[in-house]
Amino acid sequence: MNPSVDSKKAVLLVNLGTPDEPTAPAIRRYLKEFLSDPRVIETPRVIWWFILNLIILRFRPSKLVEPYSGIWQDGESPIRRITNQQVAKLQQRLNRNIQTQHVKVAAAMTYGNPSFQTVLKELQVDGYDDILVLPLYPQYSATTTAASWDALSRAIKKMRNIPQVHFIKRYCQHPLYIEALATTVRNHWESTGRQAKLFFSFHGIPKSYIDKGDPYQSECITTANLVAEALQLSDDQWQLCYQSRVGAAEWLKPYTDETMKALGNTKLKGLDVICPGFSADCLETIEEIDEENRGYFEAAGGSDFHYIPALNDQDIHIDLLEALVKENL
Ligand SMILES: C=CC1=C(C)c2cc3[nH]c(cc4nc(cc5[nH]c(cc1n2)c(C)c5CCC(=O)O)C(CCC(=O)O)=C4C)c(C)c3C=C
Ligand SMILES: [Fe+2]
Ligand SMILES: [Fe+2]
Repeated sequence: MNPSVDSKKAVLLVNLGTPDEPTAPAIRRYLKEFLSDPRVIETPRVIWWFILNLIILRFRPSKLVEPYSGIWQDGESPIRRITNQQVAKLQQRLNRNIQTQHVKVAAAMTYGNPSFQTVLKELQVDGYDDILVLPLYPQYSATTTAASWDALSRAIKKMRNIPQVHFIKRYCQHPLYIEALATTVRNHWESTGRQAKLFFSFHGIPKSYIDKGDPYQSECITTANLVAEALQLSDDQWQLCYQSRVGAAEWLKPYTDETMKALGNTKLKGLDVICPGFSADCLETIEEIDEENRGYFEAAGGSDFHYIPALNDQDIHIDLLEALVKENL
């Protein structure tokens, strides 16, 4: 007898990860895994071990309890809740189409839960042997996309019968991504009025990573230019900046916090801020942009700060994810 080999297809949406609960021990566990990754921190390991274990993991977890507690909703971190909504909505979409009706959608996080190891095992038990991995980072960076590739390969290394794997590296200039961002901005303008200037705030990374060949910055610039073009913005109507700097080294500039303070000082009336690199709202958008940076802007004298939420589980975002699946399955 000649047994046939059938492969069932699955799509794996990937995001960065988040603590399991807003408590110091859970935040410490998450930060330890995240900040031990040499893709994220390139400082020589021995030096970094001391900084991480003796300074960061002692003090930062307790400092983050309050901001994480403030964004926690219905017992869940927003990034995990929104990722699960994206899974459910994409699954519904794929079920509707004859070509994709049997494709299963699942999610994994690079750090924390659900891990690649757990999800790949579950998919294998259910017979899914052909997996399209879609990291929800529109702009490629070694610190995020390559880190998710590493986490995936570590999980695969533990398997005897490995799945067929396809991996989407980036979608920073995909027409449906640009359109989804432009539509989100237009909808925001329609509902709350259009402000004087639109800011694109991307997560920063150390400048030295770019100097060594990480293409992230040029991909952020590409996205921002295309969205500005789609919205027919003139050069003085928009600006790009980079948020979330950690430590003393130089990161990508201009820094979002310094920019917000400087704009506040000009007593600017009206600012829209969008974070196109975040496919789901999380600590870095809800707390850092909409609370902390809003505070810098207003304290310096600015007014009418508007944060435009991430694409999250909006239908136009699911249109993009569905297209990426169809183009790559
Ligand atoms: C210190 C180095 C860091 C680099 C480099 C970095 C790059 C990077 N991160 C994201 C997306 C997210 N980061 C998030 C949280 C977060 N990031 C860092 C550090 C680096 N990120 C830390 C220490 C933390 C934890 C919170 C804090 O201490 O401030 C999150 C949010 C997770 C959540 O739980 O809500 C996301 C998402 C990108 C896209 C990126 C490079 C392109
Ligand atoms: Fe980060
Ligand atoms: Fe607005």
